[in-house]
Amino acid sequence: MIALRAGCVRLSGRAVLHDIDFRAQAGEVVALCGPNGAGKSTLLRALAGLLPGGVPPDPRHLGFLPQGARCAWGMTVAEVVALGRIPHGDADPAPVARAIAACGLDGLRAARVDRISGGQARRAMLARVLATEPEVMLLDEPTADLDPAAAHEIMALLRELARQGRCVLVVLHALDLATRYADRIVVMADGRIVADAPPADALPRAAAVFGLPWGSDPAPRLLPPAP
Ligand SMILES: Nc1ncnc2c1ncn2[C@@H]1O[C@H](COP(=O)(O)OP(=O)(O)OP(=O)(O)O)[C@@H](O)[C@H]1O
Repeated sequence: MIALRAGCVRLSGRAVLHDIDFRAQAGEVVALCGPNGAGKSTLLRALAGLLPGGVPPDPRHLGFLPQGARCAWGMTVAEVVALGRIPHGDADPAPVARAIAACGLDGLRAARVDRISGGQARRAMLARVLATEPEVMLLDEPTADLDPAAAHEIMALLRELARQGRCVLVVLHALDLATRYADRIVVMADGRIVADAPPADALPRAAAVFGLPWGSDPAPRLLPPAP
């Protein structure tokens, strides 16, 4: 559904992505993990056609949640989520209501987005993307700011959207969430993909990239039970 072949990116004269081969299919949740500065957001922006020289795909088909997306205007949650219908040129209330409900925002429809909590605001920005109902979703840290229960709810929602046939690419720092909900973990380091495999195979590589111990380390026991 979305692919990049031999992708190289230079920003401000500096090579940021090297020789990236990536593809994702309908029905998949793919987690993009790696250290700060590894190139995850740049890869998402490249796929979204947002880098210089890029061609953004039709926004009805591709939804993009930028890292740290916020809305500082005094709009209500419902109004912000309804912005997700702009690519379709309609104000269809049904997908907006579905997105609000799916993100657990029913009780906050009339609240101003600049007067809700950071986690609630993050869910509102995600709901805006969901309201478009795009086939492909590129989500940069949608669970940042969320408490653990909310993060699991959002990941379960993304899993369900993939089951319905969407393609979800999600940048995550939480390896436990990636392990539990992703079909594949793509591990990036220094602008390259260093692993692209199911979680069980990708995790040792991710641990190595982060310089974390693996095997005897207790971290795997902290993972939630498999679904
Ligand atoms: N506009 C830019 N000009 C020059 N270098 C940039 C630019 N944007 C990002 N970079 C560099 O590209 C590299 C990758 O950045 P990117 O934001 O993609 O990393 P990331 O993996 O998403 O990191 P994080 O986990 O901190 O969000 C970093 O070294 C960053 O400094």
